[in-house]
Amino acid sequence: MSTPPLLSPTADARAAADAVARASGRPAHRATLVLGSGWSDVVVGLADPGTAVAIPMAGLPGFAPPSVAGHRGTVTSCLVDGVPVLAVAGRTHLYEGVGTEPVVHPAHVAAAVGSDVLVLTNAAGGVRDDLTVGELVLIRDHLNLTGRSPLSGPAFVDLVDAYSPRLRHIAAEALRAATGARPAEGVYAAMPGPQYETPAEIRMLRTLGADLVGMSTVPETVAARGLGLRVVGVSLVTNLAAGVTGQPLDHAEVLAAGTAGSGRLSRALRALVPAAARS
Ligand SMILES: O=P(O)(O)O[C@@H]1C[C@H](O)[C@@H](CO)O1
Ligand SMILES: Nc1nc2[nH]cnc2c(=O)[nH]1
Repeated sequence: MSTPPLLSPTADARAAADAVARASGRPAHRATLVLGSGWSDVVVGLADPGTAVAIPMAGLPGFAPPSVAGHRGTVTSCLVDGVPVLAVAGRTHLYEGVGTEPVVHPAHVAAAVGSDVLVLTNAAGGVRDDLTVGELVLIRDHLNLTGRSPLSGPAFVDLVDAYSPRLRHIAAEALRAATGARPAEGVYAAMPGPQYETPAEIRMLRTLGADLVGMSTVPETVAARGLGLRVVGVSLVTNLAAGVTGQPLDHAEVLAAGTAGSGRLSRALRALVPAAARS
């Protein structure tokens, strides 16, 4: 028998879920999708025609309007191949300095709307030598180098297989069918940010076993596992990590990589999300 979740959705998450149900007419959403920097455009191609209901975050309890470029600030209820999905385009990051609750609010809302699958996407730097810009990588495990946890008190959440092996298999098959390429898997290292890494820090991360580096995702995963959600994470390699090319890094480059691949990202998620929800 599976143990009950250690966490319950916050009151704000339950209120946001009620607002989503009223606005969309959908009492539940089987999967919730969080879109990272540069992923926002995929919502257009993700939904079954005529099924998308976009709700501004400003009207939903617990959501802070995003302050980072490339995050749209809408929560969209839609059907994806007939499966009710909630797509959150606009994440809050630890580096925005508003605490952990807004950062993990989408995970709590996911639980409150009845999702048992949380799909997390992000823009990441490629640390492992064989990764290329534009590549989609399934997150196998993570290194939490933020120094923070969204949990407090004796919430001893287990993180073995935090990124569901079964969902990773399903996602790999879906991405291979949708894009023609079987995705790599990798370890995602979450740094506090907002600064990018130094070349020496990237060498350190490589030594620690990181394949990808970013500034998000990990807090959401920790909260999601505490809430009893199954998690699958997908990184878009938007740049090679600091020091690999010697070129400076900037957020515009990160967003451009997302925009350039938005058609492929939509196709990938249209295959991945319903398959994960049905598993
Ligand atoms: O929200 P994600 O993690 O996709 O955004 C990444 C991390 C920083 O917020 C930003 C840096 O360019 O991209
Ligand atoms: N920390 C970090 N986050 C990113 N998001 C996109 N690229 C990067 C990167 O190189 N480093």
